[in-house]
Amino acid sequence: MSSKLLSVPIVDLSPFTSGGDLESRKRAARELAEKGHKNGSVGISGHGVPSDIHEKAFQITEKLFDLPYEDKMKAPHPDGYVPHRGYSGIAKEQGAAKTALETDDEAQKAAIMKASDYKESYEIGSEENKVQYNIWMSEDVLPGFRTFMTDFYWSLNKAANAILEAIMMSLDLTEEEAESMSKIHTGHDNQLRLLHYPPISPEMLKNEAIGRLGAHTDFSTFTLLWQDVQSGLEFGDRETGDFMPAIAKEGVVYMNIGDMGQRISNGFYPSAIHRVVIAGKDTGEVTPARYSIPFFVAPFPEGLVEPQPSLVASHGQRVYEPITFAAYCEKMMKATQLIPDE
Ligand SMILES: O=C(O)CCC(=O)C(=O)O
Ligand SMILES: [Fe+2]
Repeated sequence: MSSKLLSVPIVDLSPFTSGGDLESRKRAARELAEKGHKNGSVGISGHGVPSDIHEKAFQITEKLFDLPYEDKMKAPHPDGYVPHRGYSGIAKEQGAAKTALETDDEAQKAAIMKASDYKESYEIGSEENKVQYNIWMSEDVLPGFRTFMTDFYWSLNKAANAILEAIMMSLDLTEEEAESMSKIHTGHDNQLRLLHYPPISPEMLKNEAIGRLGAHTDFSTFTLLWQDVQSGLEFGDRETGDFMPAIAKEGVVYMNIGDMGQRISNGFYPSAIHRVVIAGKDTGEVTPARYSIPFFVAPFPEGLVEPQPSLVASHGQRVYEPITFAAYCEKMMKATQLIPDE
């Protein structure tokens, strides 16, 4: 299959994380533009997050999901979308529901909506976000969890700021535009998500309704995707429609542009289509458990997300209308029926 020939390109962004001079930052930004422009997905080396920190994050994540269900339900994700925090049990979500909206093929739509995600998740945000407030596991159930994850959130945000700077330079934004972009990305509206995909046996696969995570794009400006050794993550190639495996690599975090990044860049960076597949469907063997940690980098809810004027000028047209992140999320939530449309 041709997808075997494709791979997700890797970009070294160390000039942005370890004080590189202007020339080296410009070089890295150019490379990011060249490699990220096609599909909105790249692997990033030189991201600046020390390996012992994300290794520890995976250890704690495993510990969390190993807890008895009753304990995990001591920090439950409330019904509805606000706050989007705390623990959600297996098959609570359908990551591809938004994708189903985008197809006219009724059979495909039905197939997407039939499969629930066989995963459990735990959402964390900034401690200072009073709307999307955190829902913590208590200290006696999982000692140290809150402190570690709070620090981890801000380590990831530091890397995210460096990557945002690289994206802005790669788009050749004016100083004023770059400043307004930094301003709406305060760091307090990001989302740290811990994910566990339990093992899947061939017997379970006979039940057609099991999926890991169907093809979708993220709402974010961009997302950093950490995964353990169990791959399964794939990014779509827009030209061929094939999917490319994002193989777990030492020192590399995958980055995908989200819907806000696509809008800000006036479509220069497409919102990356991605999914998580079940290896056992091809091999007939048990698909092992998988853990992943996406970090969604998002703007302030009321911040206006619009194609940057200098890009509109150089592209000769404005592809997207301005919208706030809050309005965009609400529209999507209603469309996918996660919140009722009165
Ligand atoms: O588990 C993964 O690697 C992907 C997760 C993802 O795409 C999401 O949560 O939006
Ligand atoms: Fe995603």
